[in-house]
Amino acid sequence: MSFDISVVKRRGDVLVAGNVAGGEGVTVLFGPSGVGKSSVLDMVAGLLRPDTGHVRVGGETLYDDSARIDEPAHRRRAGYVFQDARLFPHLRVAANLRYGERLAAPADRWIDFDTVVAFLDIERLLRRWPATLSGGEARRVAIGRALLSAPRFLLLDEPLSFLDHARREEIARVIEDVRDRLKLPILLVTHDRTEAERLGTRIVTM
Ligand SMILES: Nc1ncnc2c1ncn2[C@@H]1O[C@H](COP(=O)(O)OP(=O)(O)OP(=O)(O)O)[C@@H](O)[C@H]1O
Repeated sequence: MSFDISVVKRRGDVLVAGNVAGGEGVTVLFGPSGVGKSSVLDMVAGLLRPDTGHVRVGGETLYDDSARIDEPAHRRRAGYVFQDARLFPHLRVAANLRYGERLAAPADRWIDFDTVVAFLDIERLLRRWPATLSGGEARRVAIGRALLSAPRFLLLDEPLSFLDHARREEIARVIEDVRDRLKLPILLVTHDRTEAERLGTRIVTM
């Protein structure tokens, strides 16, 4: 499964240009704040329409302005983990996870609830409210919700930001596990070079 992305989008005064060619593992989009990394993830997810370009994942065209293809977000099968987790505050952890599961067509599901809970070691969090979670716990739950939506690939926006050293290490290991055990292709955004070098199978600089 590979990423073949070439998108251009004007955002205010900034011209965002993202070009990514990458296969298995973790493809890191690396660059300074404001260059447009999150905008590229949004364009891959189908949350932001490029001015021009194409987005192909695993040979499937999700967006191509010249061919007039623009798959809606819910059909792209991207598991998007936002920088701020964006858990639903009015749902307990278990219900947040079930929400992800309900997004997936039953035939597409490749991992079940109990496996995700064990994989991420979040059993003890299931009855908690999002507001009571630490940053690292919330990020685990957000990754779990994304995995349960039966994604073909993951989009991770600054997954280690705002965490202390020990929590960064834990989430880095979770990402390595998703890469190595679940073999899910990942497009990961970061402005941190150490993080890029640790997690990236390849690094694309913006
Ligand atoms: N709705 C908007 N209207 C105008 N400009 C915007 C809008 N959203 C983002 N921008 C601008 O587009 C540029 C790219 O933003 P984006 O968040 O994609 O960058 P980034 O590289 O992910 O930065 P960061 O690491 O700080 O999140 C920034 O200069 C930002 O100010």
